[in-house]
Amino acid sequence: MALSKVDAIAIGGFDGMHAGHQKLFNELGKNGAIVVIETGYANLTPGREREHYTHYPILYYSLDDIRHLEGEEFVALLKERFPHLRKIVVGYDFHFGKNRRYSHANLGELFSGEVKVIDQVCIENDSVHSHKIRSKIQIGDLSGANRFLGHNYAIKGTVIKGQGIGKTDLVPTINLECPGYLLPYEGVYAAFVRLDSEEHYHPCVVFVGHRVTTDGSYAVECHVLDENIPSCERASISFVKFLRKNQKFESLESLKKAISDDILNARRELIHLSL
Ligand SMILES: Cc1cc2nc3c(=O)[nH]c(=O)nc-3n(C[C@H](O)[C@H](O)[C@H](O)COP(=O)(O)O)c2cc1C
Ligand SMILES: Nc1ncnc2c1ncn2[C@@H]1O[C@H](COP(=O)(O)OP(=O)(O)OP(=O)(O)O)[C@@H](O)[C@H]1O
Repeated sequence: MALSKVDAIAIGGFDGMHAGHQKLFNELGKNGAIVVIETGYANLTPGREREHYTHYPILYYSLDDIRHLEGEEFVALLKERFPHLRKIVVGYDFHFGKNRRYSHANLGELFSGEVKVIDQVCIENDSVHSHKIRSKIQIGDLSGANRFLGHNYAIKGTVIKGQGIGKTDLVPTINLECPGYLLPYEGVYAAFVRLDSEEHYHPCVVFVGHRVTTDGSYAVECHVLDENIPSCERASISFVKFLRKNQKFESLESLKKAISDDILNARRELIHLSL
């Protein structure tokens, strides 16, 4: 859709495109668009990853370029960019402009069209916010993070070379480098993985952390369950559930035993799910 046709916008940082954000998007109608104010800290859906969680076009502004604007200047900028703008959707805690001085109430005074303010979206009596999702991911509570997101937390990366002992002594794994993403608490997770541009996801078990049993280096590695996988260049991991903490094992044999238990546990978690 041409941006000149846009008549409704939602404004915010929108890192994660979580359940609260989606409530704003539901108000946009057929000629809507999303305006992302990019702080530079987005690490749940960095950069253009947000576009996978909406069908609306997204326009990006860097916070550094607009943070000095007074309220009327910000509204003028929006009206210039979207000449047919008649509706702005924001959340209950939205603030903007110089020193974040302007609230949704000020926006209502400055903008001649409709300002739709969305009430606080809560899940399990807790208001949903990107920073709370980050905290959950950092303690390994991927189930909680996913409930707040409304979708599984997903990271993307390029395949890199591993130590080479997985295939020979343990299980084969895809080693990933995932710049820009918040990586979960060190441990083992049940997950799904999509390779290159495949349409479907494979059930897998993922290790995130320092390989304290072997070379000590940091790794994100994924073992695809029940399949031999052709080599690939990129992969996306969609996390489902935390299984256990990273551990130092006394031998490769005991690590191998733990990994086979992880595989059983992951299979049990994933059996009724598909992506
Ligand atoms: C399911 C799974 C669980 C793992 N758990 C641990 C662990 O608890 N501690 C650890 O040091 N390494 C763990 N690893 C990482 C292994 O040390 C790693 O796969 C091995 O060093 C081989 O690495 P490579 O694929 O780079 O050759 C785990 C790997 C997998 C696939
Ligand atoms: N739980 C929520 N309920 C209603 N509106 C929300 C909620 N979370 C965010 N919004 C609104 O969505 C827009 C984008 O907000 P923002 O990017 O600051 O998300 P956030 O989750 O609050 O992030 P952070 O945790 O970093 O503050 C804003 O207009 C904000 O008011």
